[in-house]
Amino acid sequence: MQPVLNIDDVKRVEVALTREGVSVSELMHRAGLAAAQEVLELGEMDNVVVLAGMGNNGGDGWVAAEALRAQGANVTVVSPVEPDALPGDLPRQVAQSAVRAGASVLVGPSRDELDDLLATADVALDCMLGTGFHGEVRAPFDIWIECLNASTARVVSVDVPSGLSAQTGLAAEACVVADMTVTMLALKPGLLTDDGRDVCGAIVVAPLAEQTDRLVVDEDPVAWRTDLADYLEALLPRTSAVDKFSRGSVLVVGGSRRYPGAAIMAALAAARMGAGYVTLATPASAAAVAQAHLLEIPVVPLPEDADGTLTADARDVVCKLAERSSAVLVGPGLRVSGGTCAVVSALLGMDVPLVVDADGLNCLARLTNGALPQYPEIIRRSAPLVITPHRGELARLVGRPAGGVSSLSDQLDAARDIVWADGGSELVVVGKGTATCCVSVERAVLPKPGPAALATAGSGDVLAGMMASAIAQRSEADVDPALLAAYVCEVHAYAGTLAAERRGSRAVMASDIIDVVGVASDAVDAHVAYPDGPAGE
Ligand SMILES: NC(=O)C1=CN([C@@H]2O[C@H](COP(=O)(O)OP(=O)(O)OC[C@H]3O[C@@H](n4cnc5c(N)ncnc54)[C@H](OP(=O)(O)O)[C@@H]3O)[C@@H](O)[C@H]2O)[C@@H](O)CC1
Ligand SMILES: Nc1ncnc2c1ncn2[C@@H]1O[C@H](COP(=O)(O)OP(=O)(O)O)[C@@H](O)[C@H]1O
Ligand SMILES: [K+]
Repeated sequence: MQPVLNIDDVKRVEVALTREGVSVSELMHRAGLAAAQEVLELGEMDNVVVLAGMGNNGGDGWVAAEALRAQGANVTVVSPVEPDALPGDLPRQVAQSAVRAGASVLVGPSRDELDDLLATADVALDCMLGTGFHGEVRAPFDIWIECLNASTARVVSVDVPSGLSAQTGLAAEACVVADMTVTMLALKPGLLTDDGRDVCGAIVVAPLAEQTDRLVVDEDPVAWRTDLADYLEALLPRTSAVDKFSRGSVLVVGGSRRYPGAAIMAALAAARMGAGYVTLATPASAAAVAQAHLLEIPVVPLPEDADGTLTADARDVVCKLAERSSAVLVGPGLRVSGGTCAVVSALLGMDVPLVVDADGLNCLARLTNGALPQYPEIIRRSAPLVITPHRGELARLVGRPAGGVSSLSDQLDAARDIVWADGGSELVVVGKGTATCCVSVERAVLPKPGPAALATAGSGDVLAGMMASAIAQRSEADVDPALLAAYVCEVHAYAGTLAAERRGSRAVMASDIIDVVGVASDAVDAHVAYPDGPAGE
Protein backbone atom coordinates (compact mmCIF):
# COMPACT_ATOMS: atom_id res chain seq x y z
CA MET A 1 0.00 0.00 0.00
CA GLN A 2 1.11 3.54 -0.66
CA PRO A 3 0.75 6.17 2.04
CA VAL A 4 -1.29 9.31 1.34
CA LEU A 5 -0.48 12.45 3.31
CA ASN A 6 -2.39 15.64 3.90
CA ILE A 7 -0.47 18.73 2.80
CA ASP A 8 0.16 19.82 6.39
CA ASP A 9 1.71 16.43 7.09
CA VAL A 10 3.88 16.67 3.97
CA LYS A 11 5.22 19.92 5.40
CA ARG A 12 5.92 18.15 8.69
CA VAL A 13 7.87 15.46 6.84
CA GLU A 14 9.85 18.24 5.17
CA VAL A 15 10.68 19.70 8.58
CA ALA A 16 11.56 16.26 9.97
CA LEU A 17 13.90 15.71 7.01
CA THR A 18 15.65 18.99 7.67
CA ARG A 19 16.08 17.89 11.30
CA GLU A 20 17.75 14.75 10.02
CA GLY A 21 20.17 16.83 7.99
CA VAL A 22 18.47 17.06 4.58
CA SER A 23 18.05 20.81 4.01
CA VAL A 24 15.15 22.35 2.07
CA SER A 25 17.70 23.43 -0.52
CA GLU A 26 18.85 19.84 -0.87
CA LEU A 27 15.23 18.71 -1.15
CA MET A 28 14.58 21.25 -3.87
CA HIS A 29 17.60 19.99 -5.79
CA ARG A 30 16.45 16.41 -5.48
CA ALA A 31 12.90 17.38 -6.48
CA GLY A 32 14.17 19.15 -9.60
CA LEU A 33 16.43 16.22 -10.46
CA ALA A 34 13.57 13.76 -9.98
CA ALA A 35 11.41 15.75 -12.38
CA ALA A 36 14.26 16.00 -14.89
CA GLN A 37 14.82 12.27 -14.65
CA GLU A 38 11.18 11.57 -15.56
CA VAL A 39 11.50 13.85 -18.58
CA LEU A 40 14.66 12.05 -19.70
CA GLU A 41 12.88 8.72 -19.38
CA LEU A 42 10.26 9.89 -21.87
CA GLY A 43 13.10 9.78 -24.46
CA GLU A 44 13.81 12.11 -27.41
CA MET A 45 12.79 15.20 -25.48
CA ASP A 46 15.18 17.68 -27.09
CA ASN A 47 13.19 20.87 -26.64
CA VAL A 48 12.02 21.55 -23.14
CA VAL A 49 10.03 24.49 -21.82
CA VAL A 50 9.87 25.02 -18.08
CA LEU A 51 7.04 27.21 -16.82
CA ALA A 52 8.28 28.44 -13.46
CA GLY A 53 6.28 30.18 -10.73
CA MET A 54 7.50 32.46 -7.96
CA GLY A 55 7.68 29.97 -5.08
CA ASN A 56 9.46 26.72 -4.37
CA ASN A 57 7.52 24.88 -7.05
CA GLY A 58 9.18 27.27 -9.48
CA GLY A 59 12.49 26.54 -7.73
CA ASP A 60 12.09 22.85 -8.56
CA GLY A 61 11.62 23.90 -12.17
CA TRP A 62 14.85 25.91 -12.33
CA VAL A 63 16.80 22.96 -10.90
CA ALA A 64 15.21 20.64 -13.48
CA ALA A 65 16.05 23.14 -16.23
CA GLU A 66 19.73 23.17 -15.27
CA ALA A 67 19.83 19.36 -15.07
CA LEU A 68 18.15 18.88 -18.43
CA ARG A 69 20.47 21.40 -20.05
CA ALA A 70 23.42 19.49 -18.64
CA GLN A 71 22.01 16.43 -20.43
CA GLY A 72 22.04 18.31 -23.73
CA ALA A 73 18.40 19.41 -23.99
CA ASN A 74 17.40 22.80 -25.34
CA VAL A 75 15.79 24.39 -22.33
CA THR A 76 13.88 27.65 -22.02
CA VAL A 77 12.54 28.72 -18.67
CA VAL A 78 9.50 30.99 -18.70
CA SER A 79 9.35 33.21 -15.62
CA PRO A 80 7.03 36.04 -14.58
CA VAL A 81 10.05 38.09 -13.36
CA GLU A 82 13.79 38.25 -13.92
CA PRO A 83 15.60 35.52 -11.94
CA ASP A 84 17.30 38.17 -9.81
CA ALA A 85 13.89 39.55 -8.86
CA LEU A 86 12.43 36.34 -7.48
CA PRO A 87 11.36 37.09 -3.90
CA GLY A 88 12.30 33.80 -2.23
CA ASP A 89 15.99 33.14 -1.50
CA LEU A 90 15.98 29.52 -2.61
CA PRO A 91 14.10 29.93 -5.90
CA ARG A 92 16.27 32.97 -6.70
CA GLN A 93 19.49 31.08 -6.03
CA VAL A 94 18.57 28.06 -8.14
CA ALA A 95 17.30 30.36 -10.91
CA GLN A 96 20.58 32.30 -10.94
CA SER A 97 22.47 29.03 -11.03
CA ALA A 98 20.44 27.80 -14.01
CA VAL A 99 21.07 31.08 -15.86
CA ARG A 100 24.82 30.79 -15.16
CA ALA A 101 24.67 27.26 -16.56
CA GLY A 102 23.26 28.64 -19.81
CA ALA A 103 19.49 28.09 -19.56
CA SER A 104 17.56 30.52 -21.77
CA VAL A 105 14.98 32.62 -19.98
CA LEU A 106 11.85 34.25 -21.33
CA VAL A 107 10.48 36.80 -18.88
CA GLY A 108 6.80 37.79 -18.90
CA PRO A 109 6.00 36.68 -22.45
CA SER A 110 2.87 37.76 -24.29
CA ARG A 111 0.30 35.05 -25.06
CA ASP A 112 1.53 34.86 -28.67
CA GLU A 113 5.17 34.58 -27.65
CA LEU A 114 4.31 31.78 -25.25
CA ASP A 115 2.20 29.96 -27.84
CA ASP A 116 5.12 30.17 -30.30
CA LEU A 117 7.58 28.85 -27.74
CA LEU A 118 5.33 25.97 -26.67
CA ALA A 119 4.81 25.03 -30.32
CA THR A 120 8.51 24.15 -30.46
CA ALA A 121 8.48 22.14 -27.21
CA ASP A 122 8.55 18.35 -26.99
CA VAL A 123 7.81 18.54 -23.33
CA ALA A 124 6.74 21.26 -20.94
CA LEU A 125 7.46 21.14 -17.22
CA ASP A 126 4.67 22.71 -15.20
CA CYS A 127 6.29 24.32 -12.16
CA MET A 128 4.00 27.32 -11.74
CA LEU A 129 2.03 26.44 -8.62
CA GLY A 130 2.52 23.62 -6.16
CA THR A 131 1.18 22.95 -2.70
CA GLY A 132 1.30 26.68 -1.90
CA PHE A 133 -1.49 27.37 -4.40
CA HIS A 134 -4.74 28.77 -3.03
CA GLY A 135 -7.82 30.54 -4.40
CA GLU A 136 -8.27 31.21 -8.12
CA VAL A 137 -5.27 31.28 -10.41
CA ARG A 138 -4.00 34.85 -10.90
CA ALA A 139 -2.27 36.36 -13.92
CA PRO A 140 -0.06 35.54 -15.63
CA PHE A 141 -0.49 31.87 -14.72
CA ASP A 142 -4.13 31.68 -15.82
CA ILE A 143 -3.02 32.63 -19.34
CA TRP A 144 0.05 30.38 -19.24
CA ILE A 145 -2.17 27.46 -18.26
CA GLU A 146 -4.50 28.12 -21.20
CA CYS A 147 -1.52 28.20 -23.57
CA LEU A 148 -0.05 25.03 -22.09
CA ASN A 149 -3.29 23.09 -22.32
CA ALA A 150 -3.73 24.18 -25.93
CA SER A 151 -0.21 23.13 -26.91
CA THR A 152 0.86 19.77 -28.28
CA ALA A 153 3.76 19.41 -25.85
CA ARG A 154 3.80 16.52 -23.38
CA VAL A 155 3.11 18.02 -19.98
CA VAL A 156 4.90 16.91 -16.83
CA SER A 157 3.59 18.62 -13.71
CA VAL A 158 5.90 18.98 -10.78
CA ASP A 159 4.35 18.00 -7.45
CA VAL A 160 0.78 18.85 -8.53
CA PRO A 161 -0.80 20.17 -11.73
CA SER A 162 -0.91 23.95 -11.34
CA GLY A 163 -4.43 25.04 -10.42
CA LEU A 164 -5.34 21.82 -8.63
CA SER A 165 -5.65 21.73 -4.86
CA ALA A 166 -3.49 18.80 -3.82
CA GLN A 167 -5.60 18.60 -0.66
CA THR A 168 -9.17 18.64 -2.01
CA GLY A 169 -8.74 17.52 -5.61
CA LEU A 170 -10.81 20.47 -6.78
CA ALA A 171 -9.44 22.40 -9.76
CA ALA A 172 -9.53 26.16 -10.20
CA GLU A 173 -11.09 27.50 -13.37
CA ALA A 174 -7.62 27.39 -14.91
CA CYS A 175 -5.83 24.12 -14.26
CA VAL A 176 -3.08 22.27 -16.05
CA VAL A 177 -4.02 18.94 -17.59
CA ALA A 178 -0.86 16.88 -17.28
CA ASP A 179 0.31 13.67 -18.89
CA MET A 180 2.36 12.91 -15.82
CA THR A 181 2.68 14.30 -12.31
CA VAL A 182 5.90 13.82 -10.38
CA THR A 183 4.85 14.37 -6.80
CA MET A 184 7.26 14.89 -3.94
CA LEU A 185 7.61 12.74 -0.81
CA ALA A 186 4.15 11.10 -0.85
CA LEU A 187 0.77 10.96 -2.56
CA LYS A 188 -1.67 13.68 -1.56
CA PRO A 189 -5.45 13.11 -1.42
CA GLY A 190 -6.29 15.69 -4.06
CA LEU A 191 -4.28 13.85 -6.69
CA LEU A 192 -6.54 10.80 -6.35
CA THR A 193 -10.06 12.18 -6.50
CA ASP A 194 -12.47 14.52 -8.26
CA ASP A 195 -10.70 16.81 -10.76
CA GLY A 196 -7.38 15.32 -9.68
CA ARG A 197 -8.31 12.07 -11.40
CA ASP A 198 -8.69 13.93 -14.71
CA VAL A 199 -5.70 16.26 -14.61
CA CYS A 200 -2.75 14.37 -13.05
CA GLY A 201 -2.08 11.79 -15.74
CA ALA A 202 0.29 9.07 -14.53
CA ILE A 203 1.46 9.76 -10.98
CA VAL A 204 5.05 9.13 -9.94
CA VAL A 205 6.09 9.60 -6.32
CA ALA A 206 9.61 10.93 -5.77
CA PRO A 207 10.67 10.09 -2.20
CA LEU A 208 13.70 12.46 -2.30
CA ALA A 209 15.45 10.87 0.70
CA GLU A 210 16.05 7.44 2.15
CA GLN A 211 14.45 8.54 5.44
CA THR A 212 11.21 9.54 3.72
CA ASP A 213 9.36 6.23 3.99
CA ARG A 214 9.89 6.09 7.74
CA LEU A 215 9.07 9.76 8.33
CA VAL A 216 5.92 9.53 6.21
CA VAL A 217 4.67 6.61 8.30
CA ASP A 218 5.52 8.59 11.47
CA GLU A 219 3.10 11.27 10.30
CA ASP A 220 0.26 8.72 10.43
CA PRO A 221 -0.87 8.82 6.77
CA VAL A 222 -4.43 10.02 6.30
CA ALA A 223 -5.00 6.99 4.05
CA TRP A 224 -3.31 4.10 2.26
CA ARG A 225 -3.81 3.50 -1.43
CA THR A 226 -3.98 -0.18 -2.19
CA ASP A 227 -2.18 -2.15 -4.84
CA LEU A 228 -3.98 -5.24 -6.13
CA ALA A 229 -1.52 -7.54 -4.34
CA ASP A 230 -2.69 -6.12 -1.01
CA TYR A 231 -6.01 -7.91 -1.38
CA LEU A 232 -4.61 -11.41 -1.11
CA GLU A 233 -5.93 -11.85 2.44
CA ALA A 234 -9.34 -10.43 1.49
CA LEU A 235 -10.18 -12.78 -1.36
CA LEU A 236 -13.43 -14.69 -0.96
CA PRO A 237 -13.19 -18.45 -0.44
CA ARG A 238 -13.17 -20.75 -3.47
CA THR A 239 -13.41 -24.10 -1.77
CA SER A 240 -15.58 -26.89 -3.21
CA ALA A 241 -16.59 -28.10 0.24
CA VAL A 242 -19.65 -25.88 0.50
CA ASP A 243 -23.37 -25.93 0.17
CA LYS A 244 -25.63 -23.01 -0.61
CA PHE A 245 -25.91 -22.00 3.05
CA SER A 246 -22.27 -22.32 3.98
CA ARG A 247 -21.41 -20.16 0.95
CA GLY A 248 -23.02 -17.34 2.93
CA SER A 249 -26.62 -16.29 3.31
CA VAL A 250 -27.63 -12.66 2.94
CA LEU A 251 -30.81 -10.99 4.10
CA VAL A 252 -31.65 -7.75 2.30
CA VAL A 253 -34.15 -5.54 4.10
CA GLY A 254 -35.23 -2.71 1.86
CA GLY A 255 -37.67 -1.37 -0.67
CA SER A 256 -40.96 0.43 -0.39
CA ARG A 257 -43.97 0.75 -2.65
CA ARG A 258 -42.35 3.87 -4.11
CA TYR A 259 -38.85 2.37 -4.47
CA PRO A 260 -38.96 -1.40 -4.94
CA GLY A 261 -36.05 -1.43 -7.41
CA ALA A 262 -33.23 -0.49 -5.04
CA ALA A 263 -33.78 -3.55 -2.88
CA ILE A 264 -34.18 -5.82 -5.90
CA MET A 265 -30.84 -4.65 -7.29
CA ALA A 266 -29.11 -5.05 -3.95
CA ALA A 267 -30.42 -8.61 -3.62
CA LEU A 268 -29.31 -9.52 -7.14
CA ALA A 269 -25.88 -8.01 -6.57
CA ALA A 270 -25.51 -10.01 -3.34
CA ALA A 271 -26.22 -13.20 -5.27
CA ARG A 272 -23.88 -12.28 -8.14
CA MET A 273 -21.10 -11.56 -5.63
CA GLY A 274 -21.26 -15.19 -4.56
CA ALA A 275 -23.58 -15.59 -1.58
CA GLY A 276 -25.24 -19.00 -1.82
CA TYR A 277 -28.59 -17.90 -0.45
CA VAL A 278 -30.19 -14.46 -0.60
CA THR A 279 -33.54 -13.44 0.87
CA LEU A 280 -35.29 -10.14 0.31
CA ALA A 281 -37.62 -8.79 2.97
CA THR A 282 -39.67 -5.88 1.66
CA PRO A 283 -43.01 -4.14 2.35
CA ALA A 284 -45.98 -6.20 1.22
CA SER A 285 -46.93 -3.97 -1.69
CA ALA A 286 -43.38 -4.08 -3.11
CA ALA A 287 -43.14 -7.85 -2.69
CA ALA A 288 -45.07 -8.87 -5.81
CA VAL A 289 -42.99 -6.73 -8.17
CA ALA A 290 -39.82 -7.87 -6.40
CA GLN A 291 -40.71 -11.54 -6.70
CA ALA A 292 -41.46 -11.09 -10.39
CA HIS A 293 -37.86 -9.90 -10.88
CA LEU A 294 -36.22 -12.42 -8.59
CA LEU A 295 -36.62 -16.01 -9.68
CA GLU A 296 -33.95 -17.46 -7.42
CA ILE A 297 -34.43 -15.15 -4.46
CA PRO A 298 -37.32 -15.67 -2.02
CA VAL A 299 -39.18 -12.49 -1.15
CA VAL A 300 -40.75 -12.08 2.28
CA PRO A 301 -43.59 -9.53 2.49
CA LEU A 302 -43.48 -7.33 5.59
CA PRO A 303 -46.09 -5.21 7.38
CA GLU A 304 -46.43 -1.73 5.84
CA ASP A 305 -48.24 1.53 6.36
CA ALA A 306 -50.59 3.35 3.99
CA ASP A 307 -47.58 4.70 2.04
CA GLY A 308 -46.18 1.24 1.46
CA THR A 309 -43.33 1.76 3.91
CA LEU A 310 -42.34 -0.69 6.68
CA THR A 311 -44.00 -0.37 10.06
CA ALA A 312 -42.36 -1.18 13.38
CA ASP A 313 -44.33 -4.46 13.36
CA ALA A 314 -41.86 -5.69 10.75
CA ARG A 315 -39.16 -5.94 13.42
CA ASP A 316 -40.01 -9.44 14.65
CA VAL A 317 -39.99 -11.06 11.22
CA VAL A 318 -36.87 -9.18 10.20
CA CYS A 319 -34.98 -10.15 13.34
CA LYS A 320 -35.97 -13.80 12.99
CA LEU A 321 -34.75 -13.84 9.40
CA ALA A 322 -31.59 -12.00 10.43
CA GLU A 323 -30.78 -14.59 13.08
CA ARG A 324 -30.55 -17.20 10.34
CA SER A 325 -28.39 -15.07 8.02
CA SER A 326 -24.63 -14.73 7.78
CA ALA A 327 -25.02 -11.01 7.01
CA VAL A 328 -27.80 -8.47 6.65
CA LEU A 329 -28.10 -5.39 4.45
CA VAL A 330 -30.64 -2.77 5.46
CA GLY A 331 -31.53 0.40 3.66
CA PRO A 332 -31.88 0.47 -0.13
CA GLY A 333 -35.26 1.96 -1.05
CA LEU A 334 -36.50 1.82 2.55
CA ARG A 335 -37.54 5.48 3.09
CA VAL A 336 -37.32 7.19 6.45
CA SER A 337 -40.23 6.77 8.88
CA GLY A 338 -40.83 5.79 12.47
CA GLY A 339 -41.30 2.22 11.26
CA THR A 340 -38.14 2.00 9.20
CA CYS A 341 -36.10 3.65 11.97
CA ALA A 342 -37.41 1.02 14.40
CA VAL A 343 -36.31 -1.77 12.04
CA VAL A 344 -32.84 -0.27 11.57
CA SER A 345 -32.49 0.18 15.30
CA ALA A 346 -33.53 -3.43 15.98
CA LEU A 347 -30.95 -4.74 13.48
CA LEU A 348 -28.22 -2.59 15.01
CA GLY A 349 -29.02 -4.22 18.34
CA MET A 350 -28.48 -7.73 16.97
CA ASP A 351 -25.34 -9.78 16.92
CA VAL A 352 -25.28 -10.24 13.14
CA PRO A 353 -22.89 -8.69 10.59
CA LEU A 354 -24.71 -5.68 9.18
CA VAL A 355 -24.38 -3.33 6.23
CA VAL A 356 -26.34 -0.09 6.45
CA ASP A 357 -26.84 1.89 3.24
CA ALA A 358 -29.02 4.58 1.69
CA ASP A 359 -32.19 5.23 3.73
CA GLY A 360 -30.83 2.93 6.43
CA LEU A 361 -28.21 5.66 6.90
CA ASN A 362 -30.81 8.39 6.83
CA CYS A 363 -32.68 6.48 9.56
CA LEU A 364 -29.40 6.29 11.47
CA ALA A 365 -28.99 10.06 11.07
CA ARG A 366 -32.50 10.52 12.45
CA LEU A 367 -31.89 8.12 15.33
CA THR A 368 -28.80 10.14 16.31
CA ASN A 369 -30.20 13.62 15.67
CA GLY A 370 -27.77 14.12 12.81
CA ALA A 371 -24.77 13.74 15.10
CA LEU A 372 -23.72 10.09 14.99
CA PRO A 373 -20.28 10.73 16.55
CA GLN A 374 -22.10 11.96 19.68
CA TYR A 375 -24.15 8.77 20.01
CA PRO A 376 -21.61 5.99 19.45
CA GLU A 377 -23.58 3.62 21.69
CA ILE A 378 -26.20 3.29 18.94
CA ILE A 379 -23.72 1.64 16.62
CA ARG A 380 -21.44 -0.03 19.15
CA ARG A 381 -21.79 -3.78 18.70
CA SER A 382 -19.77 -6.98 18.67
CA ALA A 383 -20.58 -8.07 15.10
CA PRO A 384 -19.18 -6.28 12.04
CA LEU A 385 -20.93 -3.11 10.91
CA VAL A 386 -20.25 -1.50 7.54
CA ILE A 387 -21.94 1.76 6.70
CA THR A 388 -21.74 2.95 3.10
CA PRO A 389 -22.63 6.66 2.91
CA HIS A 390 -22.10 8.84 -0.13
CA ARG A 391 -21.02 12.41 0.54
CA GLY A 392 -24.53 13.70 1.19
CA GLU A 393 -25.35 10.87 3.59
CA LEU A 394 -22.02 11.26 5.32
CA ALA A 395 -22.65 14.99 5.86
CA ARG A 396 -26.07 14.17 7.31
CA LEU A 397 -24.60 11.56 9.66
CA VAL A 398 -22.01 13.89 11.17
CA GLY A 399 -24.15 17.01 11.26
CA ARG A 400 -22.46 18.96 8.50
CA PRO A 401 -24.61 21.18 6.27
CA ALA A 402 -25.64 19.97 2.81
CA GLY A 403 -22.50 20.10 0.67
CA GLY A 404 -20.35 19.98 3.81
CA VAL A 405 -18.56 16.85 2.61
CA SER A 406 -17.24 17.87 -0.77
CA SER A 407 -13.89 16.15 -1.20
CA LEU A 408 -12.10 12.91 -0.43
CA SER A 409 -10.36 14.81 2.31
CA ASP A 410 -13.77 15.68 3.86
CA GLN A 411 -14.91 12.07 3.44
CA LEU A 412 -11.86 10.90 5.36
CA ASP A 413 -12.38 13.49 8.12
CA ALA A 414 -16.06 12.71 8.57
CA ALA A 415 -15.50 8.95 8.47
CA ARG A 416 -12.77 9.29 11.08
CA ASP A 417 -15.09 11.30 13.34
CA ILE A 418 -17.43 8.32 13.30
CA VAL A 419 -14.94 5.47 13.72
CA TRP A 420 -12.97 7.24 16.43
CA ALA A 421 -16.14 8.04 18.39
CA ASP A 422 -17.11 4.38 18.13
CA GLY A 423 -13.61 3.20 18.90
CA GLY A 424 -14.34 -0.43 18.03
CA SER A 425 -12.68 -2.58 15.43
CA GLU A 426 -16.04 -3.89 14.16
CA LEU A 427 -16.94 -0.68 12.32
CA VAL A 428 -16.01 0.34 8.79
CA VAL A 429 -17.21 3.54 7.16
CA VAL A 430 -17.16 3.28 3.37
CA GLY A 431 -17.22 6.95 2.35
CA LYS A 432 -18.29 6.91 -1.30
CA GLY A 433 -17.47 9.49 -3.92
CA THR A 434 -15.47 9.86 -7.09
CA ALA A 435 -12.88 8.14 -4.94
CA THR A 436 -13.99 6.00 -2.03
CA CYS A 437 -12.34 5.51 1.34
CA CYS A 438 -12.84 2.50 3.62
CA VAL A 439 -12.11 3.71 7.12
CA SER A 440 -11.76 1.68 10.29
CA VAL A 441 -10.29 2.67 13.59
CA GLU A 442 -7.05 1.01 12.43
CA ARG A 443 -6.61 2.74 9.08
CA ALA A 444 -8.17 4.25 5.99
CA VAL A 445 -7.83 2.27 2.79
CA LEU A 446 -8.31 3.73 -0.69
CA PRO A 447 -9.30 1.21 -3.36
CA LYS A 448 -8.69 2.16 -6.97
CA PRO A 449 -11.75 4.14 -8.06
CA GLY A 450 -13.92 3.03 -10.93
CA PRO A 451 -15.09 5.01 -13.95
CA ALA A 452 -17.61 7.85 -13.90
CA ALA A 453 -20.04 5.33 -15.40
CA LEU A 454 -20.60 4.26 -11.78
CA ALA A 455 -22.30 7.59 -11.13
CA THR A 456 -25.70 6.20 -12.02
CA ALA A 457 -28.79 5.63 -9.93
CA GLY A 458 -28.69 2.28 -8.17
CA SER A 459 -24.93 1.87 -8.39
CA GLY A 460 -24.67 2.30 -4.62
CA ASP A 461 -27.40 -0.29 -4.03
CA VAL A 462 -25.35 -2.73 -6.08
CA LEU A 463 -22.26 -1.99 -4.00
CA ALA A 464 -24.21 -2.49 -0.77
CA GLY A 465 -25.50 -5.89 -1.89
CA MET A 466 -22.00 -6.91 -2.89
CA MET A 467 -20.68 -5.73 0.47
CA ALA A 468 -23.17 -7.81 2.47
CA SER A 469 -22.40 -10.80 0.26
CA ALA A 470 -18.64 -10.55 0.83
CA ILE A 471 -19.09 -10.18 4.57
CA ALA A 472 -21.40 -13.20 4.61
CA GLN A 473 -18.75 -15.24 2.80
CA ARG A 474 -15.92 -14.09 5.07
CA SER A 475 -17.89 -14.17 8.34
CA GLU A 476 -15.64 -16.81 9.91
CA ALA A 477 -12.38 -15.35 8.74
CA ASP A 478 -10.00 -12.99 10.40
CA VAL A 479 -9.59 -10.33 7.75
CA ASP A 480 -8.99 -6.60 8.12
CA PRO A 481 -12.56 -5.29 7.66
CA ALA A 482 -11.45 -2.10 5.91
CA LEU A 483 -9.43 -4.16 3.44
CA LEU A 484 -12.38 -6.48 2.78
CA ALA A 485 -14.61 -3.46 2.16
CA ALA A 486 -11.98 -1.99 -0.17
CA TYR A 487 -11.78 -5.28 -2.06
CA VAL A 488 -15.52 -5.11 -2.68
CA CYS A 489 -15.22 -1.50 -3.90
CA GLU A 490 -12.42 -2.62 -6.21
CA VAL A 491 -14.63 -5.34 -7.73
CA HIS A 492 -17.51 -2.83 -8.04
CA ALA A 493 -15.15 -0.40 -9.77
CA TYR A 494 -13.93 -3.02 -12.20
CA ALA A 495 -17.49 -4.14 -12.87
CA GLY A 496 -18.17 -0.52 -13.79
CA THR A 497 -15.28 -0.62 -16.25
CA LEU A 498 -16.52 -3.85 -17.82
CA ALA A 499 -20.09 -2.55 -18.01
CA ALA A 500 -18.82 0.64 -19.68
CA GLU A 501 -16.90 -1.43 -22.25
CA ARG A 502 -19.96 -3.48 -22.95
CA ARG A 503 -22.61 -0.75 -22.94
CA GLY A 504 -20.66 2.44 -23.68
CA SER A 505 -19.21 4.81 -21.11
CA ARG A 506 -22.29 7.00 -20.77
CA ALA A 507 -24.89 4.25 -21.08
CA VAL A 508 -24.25 2.11 -18.04
CA MET A 509 -27.22 1.45 -15.78
CA ALA A 510 -27.00 -0.28 -12.42
CA SER A 511 -28.31 -3.59 -13.75
CA ASP A 512 -25.45 -3.65 -16.27
CA ILE A 513 -23.05 -3.51 -13.33
CA ILE A 514 -24.85 -6.42 -11.64
CA ASP A 515 -24.53 -8.50 -14.82
CA VAL A 516 -20.73 -8.34 -14.73
CA VAL A 517 -20.06 -8.52 -10.98
CA GLY A 518 -19.16 -12.20 -11.32
CA VAL A 519 -16.65 -11.82 -14.11
CA ALA A 520 -15.26 -8.70 -12.47
CA SER A 521 -14.60 -10.53 -9.22
CA ASP A 522 -12.97 -13.44 -11.08
CA ALA A 523 -10.75 -11.01 -12.95
CA VAL A 524 -9.77 -9.03 -9.85
CA ASP A 525 -9.03 -12.26 -7.98
CA ALA A 526 -6.88 -13.53 -10.84
CA HIS A 527 -4.87 -10.30 -10.85
CA VAL A 528 -4.46 -10.40 -7.09
CA ALA A 529 -3.34 -14.02 -7.05
CA TYR A 530 -1.21 -13.87 -10.22
CA PRO A 531 -0.13 -10.26 -10.77
CA ASP A 532 2.05 -11.31 -13.73
CA GLY A 533 -0.51 -13.63 -15.32
CA PRO A 534 -1.41 -17.21 -14.39
CA ALA A 535 1.51 -19.43 -13.38
CA GLY A 536 3.07 -21.21 -16.33
CA GLU A 537 1.95 -18.65 -18.91
N1 LIG B 1 7.30 19.75 0.71
C1 LIG B 1 8.52 19.38 0.32
O1 LIG B 1 9.15 18.61 0.95
C2 LIG B 1 9.13 19.91 -0.88
C3 LIG B 1 8.47 20.90 -1.62
N2 LIG B 1 9.02 21.37 -2.74
C4 LIG B 1 8.26 22.21 -3.64
O2 LIG B 1 7.76 23.31 -2.96
C5 LIG B 1 6.41 23.51 -3.39
C6 LIG B 1 5.70 24.34 -2.40
O3 LIG B 1 6.37 25.57 -2.44
P1 LIG B 1 5.73 26.91 -1.85
O4 LIG B 1 5.26 26.65 -0.47
O5 LIG B 1 6.74 27.96 -2.04
O6 LIG B 1 4.47 27.10 -2.74
P2 LIG B 1 4.26 27.15 -4.34
O7 LIG B 1 3.42 26.00 -4.67
O8 LIG B 1 5.51 27.34 -5.08
O9 LIG B 1 3.34 28.43 -4.47
C7 LIG B 1 3.72 29.64 -3.87
C8 LIG B 1 3.77 30.73 -4.91
O10 LIG B 1 2.58 30.69 -5.68
C9 LIG B 1 1.89 31.93 -5.51
N3 LIG B 1 0.46 31.68 -5.54
C10 LIG B 1 -0.31 31.05 -4.64
N4 LIG B 1 -1.59 31.02 -5.03
C11 LIG B 1 -1.62 31.64 -6.21
C12 LIG B 1 -2.67 31.93 -7.11
N5 LIG B 1 -3.93 31.56 -6.84
N6 LIG B 1 -2.38 32.56 -8.25
C13 LIG B 1 -1.11 32.93 -8.52
N7 LIG B 1 -0.07 32.70 -7.69
C14 LIG B 1 -0.33 32.06 -6.55
C15 LIG B 1 2.37 32.48 -4.23
O11 LIG B 1 2.19 33.86 -4.24
P3 LIG B 1 1.63 34.59 -2.91
O12 LIG B 1 0.34 33.91 -2.55
O13 LIG B 1 2.67 34.36 -1.88
O14 LIG B 1 1.46 35.99 -3.34
C16 LIG B 1 3.83 32.07 -4.26
O15 LIG B 1 4.57 32.91 -5.08
C17 LIG B 1 5.89 22.12 -3.55
O16 LIG B 1 4.73 22.06 -4.32
C18 LIG B 1 7.09 21.45 -4.21
O17 LIG B 1 7.05 21.67 -5.61
C19 LIG B 1 10.36 20.96 -3.17
O18 LIG B 1 11.04 22.08 -3.55
C20 LIG B 1 11.18 20.33 -2.08
C21 LIG B 1 10.43 19.36 -1.26
N1 LIG C 1 -17.48 9.99 -10.76
C1 LIG C 1 -17.37 8.78 -10.19
N2 LIG C 1 -16.29 8.03 -10.44
C2 LIG C 1 -16.17 6.81 -9.89
N3 LIG C 1 -17.09 6.25 -9.07
C3 LIG C 1 -18.18 6.96 -8.79
C4 LIG C 1 -18.38 8.26 -9.33
N4 LIG C 1 -19.55 8.72 -8.86
C5 LIG C 1 -20.08 7.76 -8.08
N5 LIG C 1 -19.25 6.69 -8.03
C6 LIG C 1 -19.48 5.45 -7.28
O1 LIG C 1 -20.79 4.99 -7.60
C7 LIG C 1 -21.47 4.58 -6.42
C8 LIG C 1 -22.68 5.49 -6.23
O2 LIG C 1 -23.31 5.20 -5.04
P1 LIG C 1 -24.54 6.06 -4.50
O3 LIG C 1 -24.20 7.51 -4.54
O4 LIG C 1 -24.97 5.48 -3.21
O5 LIG C 1 -25.62 5.80 -5.64
P2 LIG C 1 -27.15 5.37 -5.56
O6 LIG C 1 -27.69 5.92 -4.27
O7 LIG C 1 -27.78 5.98 -6.75
O8 LIG C 1 -27.16 3.89 -5.62
C9 LIG C 1 -20.44 4.66 -5.31
O9 LIG C 1 -19.80 3.43 -5.19
C10 LIG C 1 -19.47 5.71 -5.80
O10 LIG C 1 -18.19 5.57 -5.25
K1 LIG D 1 2.99 22.44 -10.57
